[in-house]
Formats: sequence, structure tokens, C-alpha cells
Amino acid sequence: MATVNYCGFRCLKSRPWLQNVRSYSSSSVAASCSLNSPHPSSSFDDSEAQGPTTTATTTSTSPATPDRSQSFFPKRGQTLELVCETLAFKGKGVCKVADTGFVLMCDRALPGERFLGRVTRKKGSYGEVQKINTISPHWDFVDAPCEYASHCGGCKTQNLLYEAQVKAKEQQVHELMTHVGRFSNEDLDFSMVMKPIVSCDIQFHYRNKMEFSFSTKQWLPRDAMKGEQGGENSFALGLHAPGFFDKVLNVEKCLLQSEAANMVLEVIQNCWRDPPLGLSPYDVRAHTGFLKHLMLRTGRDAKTGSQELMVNFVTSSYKPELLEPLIGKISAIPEVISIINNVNTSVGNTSVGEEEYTLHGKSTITEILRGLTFQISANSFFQTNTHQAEVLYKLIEDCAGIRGDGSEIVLDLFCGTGTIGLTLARRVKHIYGYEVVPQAITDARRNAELNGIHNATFVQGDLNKIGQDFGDEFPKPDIVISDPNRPGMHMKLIKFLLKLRAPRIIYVSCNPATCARDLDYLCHGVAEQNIEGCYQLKRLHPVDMFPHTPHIECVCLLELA
Ligand SMILES: C[S@@+](CC[C@H](N)C(=O)[O-])C[C@H]1O[C@@H](n2cnc3c(N)ncnc32)[C@H](O)[C@@H]1O
Repeated sequence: MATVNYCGFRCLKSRPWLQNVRSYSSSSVAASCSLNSPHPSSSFDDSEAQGPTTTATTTSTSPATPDRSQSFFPKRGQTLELVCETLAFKGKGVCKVADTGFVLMCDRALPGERFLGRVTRKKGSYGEVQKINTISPHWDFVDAPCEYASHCGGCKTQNLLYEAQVKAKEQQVHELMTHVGRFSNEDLDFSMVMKPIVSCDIQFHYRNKMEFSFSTKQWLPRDAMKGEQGGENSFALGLHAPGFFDKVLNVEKCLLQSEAANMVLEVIQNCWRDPPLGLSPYDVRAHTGFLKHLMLRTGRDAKTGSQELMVNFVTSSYKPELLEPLIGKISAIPEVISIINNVNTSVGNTSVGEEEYTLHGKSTITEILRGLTFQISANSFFQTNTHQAEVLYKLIEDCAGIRGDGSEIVLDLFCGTGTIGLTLARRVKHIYGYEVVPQAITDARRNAELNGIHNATFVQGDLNKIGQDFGDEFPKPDIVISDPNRPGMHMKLIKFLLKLRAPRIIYVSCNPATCARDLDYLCHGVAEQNIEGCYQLKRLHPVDMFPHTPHIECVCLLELA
């Protein structure tokens, strides 16, 4: 087990980039989502920021002692030869400076890759480098099929063999569970508790939802820059360039979405800039322009199983006449059954509008999951990889270990549109679902009705703000399912669960760092608050829901100790 000091703070010296997980979790406010992502907020001071100095040729073969790493401080602008050892959160490569163990994180460095990197930032006991050029490629190199792979922020690991991608994700979960979750290697005996990662059989075209942005500023990778800036030629429709809120990489085709969605994207790309149409992209700095986002959602007809598509234009004002020429073209694609317009007049750049209009066809599309039919509106949460959601939900059901005699009560926390609870409802007595988004609760109730499920109650409420009376309105559950978003569970909810002592908790997580922290609290307690843990981690399944991206899902089974 990792060392624990008397304040309950874990010793993470050997994993400096994890330090902020601890400081975050001790704050008891699950509000940040930048866990263990080394996003240094400070850079070197001026004396250090003098630009390139010496070039230190290093390798990372020997992990050094923490003491030596503390005496080594690279300078901003310094060039180092590094080897990437492994991947950490957000897919950043972990590289250590030879003979010091000093950790430098590098975006787009892949395990085994030897490269020249320039130090850009330092925070505490680790730093960040920008890759200048690769000296020798990483192990398991494959050609990336997508032309945007090396620039787009979406798929960062497309040219790493898929088997190596999942192995790196599995290692990351193991690291976090031991160093943040404080589970020892014996606790995590692979065959007993931590299961091998579940790969995704479909590695492309798996996303049922993609959101593209319109922009006045097209982002061009450095090698494509020809001094072209500004003017109409620089309009873009695509994905935000990593780190830029105002620049967009123009994307003609995305290999993660369905072929039908790519057809729509192509039609729109071919005409939206035509001057006679009078369409302008929204300028996020000047707050002018009309087109903000294009969201494409792919579902399936419940009867025929054939693909159906929703196209959602997010605009800054309601001017349907401006969209008419585009609607004419895309409604000719047989899969398009719904064209929606979300009007978002705020200066914020979210895709949820204050008003929603159906411009063509239906207001929802359908999707089938574990034999149930779900109606999905433009802004409802729905698992974005339907194929792998089948696998995920099957694992959840296995972990729930439902007796099947219809006697059990299930509490579905962070229920979204109710999908997990509804897929279990037929075998239990009652489902109680809690969720903060009112629209999702409306959808959950409608989905229950649509599937003839009458033993499910969905309640809108903020699980970060539960009071002492939370729990009065439902009987003690036999099974709790908790599927929070990235920040994980609030300390209030952790305390509630530790007091509730339900026999089983199934914790579903999309962020292994907060997952490890919350499992630690539930199993080992919260020492700084004198709270004892009362659960045992029985099973942990990492699941790859999003090939080529750094995201990792986990399904964890906890039983009352
Ligand atoms: C990862 S999604 C899970 C949704 C659902 N379980 C599923 O599988 O489709 C997390 C959900 O938690 C909801 N949520 C986020 N913060 C919340 C809070 N403070 N209280 C209640 N629900 C919250 C989000 O709106 C979202 O629907």
C-alpha cells in the first residue's frame, strides 16, 4: 500500500503529477474536472524564461529516487532528449529525465518514442515539454487512417496499435488504483479484482454523436501555414484546435462518426460558405455571426434497425429562412429524419439553446439499448458509443447480481435519461433515479412509458447539494448504481452512502482518477474527517468506450465489508 501520513494524505512523491488529485479530493467539493491532468497554471519565472540554454541529452531508462528528481530543475526553453515511458491522464506521455527521475509530461508522446522536447512549463515537481521532433518512433507504430490524426485534439493515439492503446489504459487504471485509491497490488490481484480491460470491437465509426463548431478562424497546423490569416478563406467547420477556444481545425470527414453523418457533413461543407447563402460563422470574440455549432446524432429505427440521423444547427438567432437552402440539401439524404435548430443567443458558446425548433421531420431520434427503445432529443445525454454501451450495461447488470425475484430496490444516481435503471427495471421491485438536468428527467419518464415500465421513479435534484433528509423519500436500496460525470462524487454523497450501507454499490466512472479517490473513501474511509470506510472492492472492469482517445471507463463492484 502507498504510504499514508497521519493527515490521511497519500505520499505521491513517485507520481508527482498525481499530487493535485489529493489536494482536490481533500477539498470535499467535487467541482473541478482537471484531476491529475498536469495543466500547470504557472510557468517559469523571468530568470528562467530566457530561452534555450544547454541541450541536455538524456534518456529515461532508470527511474531515479525522488530526492534526485527534486534537485533537478529544467529551464523553460531547454531542449532535452527524452523517451516516453507510459501514458497518463488525457493521454499525455510520461517521460523522465535520466538520472534524476524528473517527470516531464508531453502531449502526443507515445510509449517507447524517443524525441527532442522543449520545456514549456514547470509546476511543482514536474514539467511539460513540447515535442520538437521524433528521433525514433514508439513501439507498436501503425499508420493513422485519419488525415487529421496528428493535429486533431480528438484522436491522439490513432497511430498506436489498438492493443497497445488498451494496454496503456489498463496500466493507467492500475496506477491510479494503487497510488490514489490506496489498493495494494495484493488487493488488486488481477484475476480476482481488477479484470483485464474490455476492448471495443468497433474502433472506427463508433460515435453516435459529434459536435462540430463553425468559426471565423481556421486553425492550420504549423507545417500547413502559408501566412494565410483572416478573410473568408479562413472560415472553418470542424473541431477546436487543442488549447484554442477560437480556432477550429476544418474537418471534411470524421472517422469516429457514422458514414451517414459524414455524408451530411460533406453536403454542408460543400455549400455553407457560398456567398449567395449569406451564412456567417459565429465569431466568439466579436460575438457576431450566425452559425455556432453543427451537431450530428445517429440512431436506429426501432422497427427496422436502419440508421436514422438528427442534424442540429446551433445558431445565435432564429432565422430559419437562412437555413432553408441547407435543409433542402440535407433532407434529401434518406437517413436524415430530424433537423433541429437550437437558438443560443448568449455569448457563451455552448450548444444548448434557450429555444429549440424542429425545422424538418421529428424532434427526436430513437436508439435501441439492451432491448429497450430510447427516444433521444437534441440535448439529452445518451451513451455516445451505443455498441460498447451494450457491453458496459451488461457488465453493470452482472455486477448488480440481481436475484430476479422482483424484490430488490435500486437507487440509480446520476441517472441521465434513465438508461441504466430502465434496463434493470424488469427484474427488480423499484428503481429510483436521481439526476440534475430537468430535460433528462423528462426523457427518462418518457422512456419508461415508451417501454411499458411502471416501477421507476425519476427525481430531478442536485446530488452535490443533498440535505440530511436525502433518502427519506425512497426505501433502503439493495443496490446503488452511481455513474457521476468527471468530477466524481461530492463528499456529501460519499458520507450519505457510508451511512446508508447498501449491500452493493456499482460505481461506473468515466474518470479513473476521481474513481480511485472515491473508491478509497468508500473502502478506506476519510481519515481527515474521521470517517471509516465500510466497503470492499470486489471487481473492477476497465472498459474502452472510446478507441484512439485517452478516455477510460470503469465499472466497479463494492460490497459491504
Ligand atoms: C456520465 S452521465 C451518466 C448518465 C447515465 N447514467 C447513463 O448511463 O446514460 C452523468 C450524469 O450525471 C448528471 N449530473 C452531473 N452532475 C450532477 C449532480 N450534481 N447531481 C445530479 N446529477 C448530476 C449529468 O447530467 C449526467 O446525466
